[in-house]
Amino acid sequence: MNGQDTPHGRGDGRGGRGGQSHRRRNEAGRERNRGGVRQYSQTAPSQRTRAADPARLAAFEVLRAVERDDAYANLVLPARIRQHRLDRRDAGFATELAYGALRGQGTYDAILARCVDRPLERLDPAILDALRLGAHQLLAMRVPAHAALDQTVGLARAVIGAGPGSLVNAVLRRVSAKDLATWTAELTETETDPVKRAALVHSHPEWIVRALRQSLVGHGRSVDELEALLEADNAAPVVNLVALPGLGSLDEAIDAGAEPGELVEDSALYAGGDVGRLASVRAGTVRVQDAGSQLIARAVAAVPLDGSTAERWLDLCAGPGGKAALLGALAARSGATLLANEPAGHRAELVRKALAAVDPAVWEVRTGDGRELGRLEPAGFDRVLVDVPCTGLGALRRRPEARWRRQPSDLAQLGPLQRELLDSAAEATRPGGIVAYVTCSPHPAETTAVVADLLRRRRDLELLDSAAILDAASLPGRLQAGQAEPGTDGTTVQLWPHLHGTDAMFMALLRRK
Ligand SMILES: C[S@@+](CC[C@H](N)C(=O)[O-])C[C@H]1O[C@@H](n2cnc3c(N)ncnc32)[C@H](O)[C@@H]1O
Repeated sequence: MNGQDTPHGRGDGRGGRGGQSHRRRNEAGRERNRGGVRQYSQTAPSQRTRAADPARLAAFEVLRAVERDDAYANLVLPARIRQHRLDRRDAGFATELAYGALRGQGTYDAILARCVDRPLERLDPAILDALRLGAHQLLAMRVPAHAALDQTVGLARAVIGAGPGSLVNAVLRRVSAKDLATWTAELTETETDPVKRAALVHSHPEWIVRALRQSLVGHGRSVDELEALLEADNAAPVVNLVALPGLGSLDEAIDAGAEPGELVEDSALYAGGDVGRLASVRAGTVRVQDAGSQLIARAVAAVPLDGSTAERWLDLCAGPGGKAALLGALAARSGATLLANEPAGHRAELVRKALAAVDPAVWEVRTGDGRELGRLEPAGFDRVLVDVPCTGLGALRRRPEARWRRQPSDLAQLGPLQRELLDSAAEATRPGGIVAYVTCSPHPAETTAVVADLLRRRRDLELLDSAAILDAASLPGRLQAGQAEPGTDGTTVQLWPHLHGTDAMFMALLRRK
């Protein structure tokens, strides 16, 4: 290991600007390794590093927990960062490495399959994870090839064994012989099916590529946007912050380098790393929340209503409490109260924590099945948010492993629950009150089809101009996210990561007659 190859040395490529936007791209816009001509360490493999670099070890442990324990990467990673006492720069490196390797798994596995002399399923899963980490460093990060190779081999030696270390060394040398653009061109040269091509190049399961294509078409957009949508799923999302109205201030975040959000008031974009360093975030008055979710909560609170003075609001599917916290703060300002319902006990506890900064007289958390509430409290609420359990196909960029976990059957299985929850929400709404049906999936089976079914079955609900209401709640005022729904005078709203920089949230606002 030469002096520049130390885990913390600049030769390791952690120059502090490892973010997506700073990576070098080729003419086709694909990321390339910065190394140019490949350089390898002159040291013989057996003499190279045997110690695992803590940042790479943290990333490796995240991949192992995801594969072995079905863990969520975003929950495991912070614990590993703490355990290995990574400083800010190394924490950023571990995050980019773990998330990037998980997101890119589809493409990397296809490349690795050409470099390993046996089917990947027959490899020890730990070796496969080390290879994925090596492939991501070699093909998509600003890590010099020799450092990526030495350090990944060192990791494999230290945590798996000497034999696996040699295998990792041999395979990653083959991987490093070409850059990502050359590899993907090779992988797809005989592939004529555009879905299969897109799946390989953009590392998504084929069924999700198909589902997102249907989603674009179903919401009146062009299939030509598919590539941009898939690419947006692979970009690390910037952390969005919201200052709870009347409670929080973004001053501290702005002083720490956050930029004011352009889509929604009292929001900011924070690229400064661990938000837990901000006292306002620790106090719960400033929260991490996607701008699309912020907009939806604000739109629900802002729809003009006749008839009530002290309004009652209901969040029927509230866990973990992102929208409930914003709704609670908005309710406090307008003299309303909020009931936040969630059936899973541990998630109901998260809702309580999310609401902790809001006056406790304003809100209550109920632990129970939302399908019961329409019957238990008929016509009991002025505003009802029903943010149903869904496939999450609109939030894949936030959950790096989610695309590999979801199954095509999830779409069909969730349909009946989504319909029952929307019915219960409608029952719980008073005449003249509003219901917001919301998903973080753009798939027509979970969005427009559910709303169209409801409007066919029930004559006591009308679709509002949801797009105009969302526009009014947003800063630019013209999101162009609306879609006219046949047979109604109203519109639904579909936000997109590649167009609006938000999760692909759907919203339909309905008024009970
Ligand atoms: C998409 S999440 C809601 C996100 C939340 N509104 C937020 O902004 O943080 C859906 C929630 O619905 C809950 N859920 C599942 N089955 C439910 C049911 N039968 N009744 C009410 N909620 C349910 C899930 O546990 C999950 O917490």
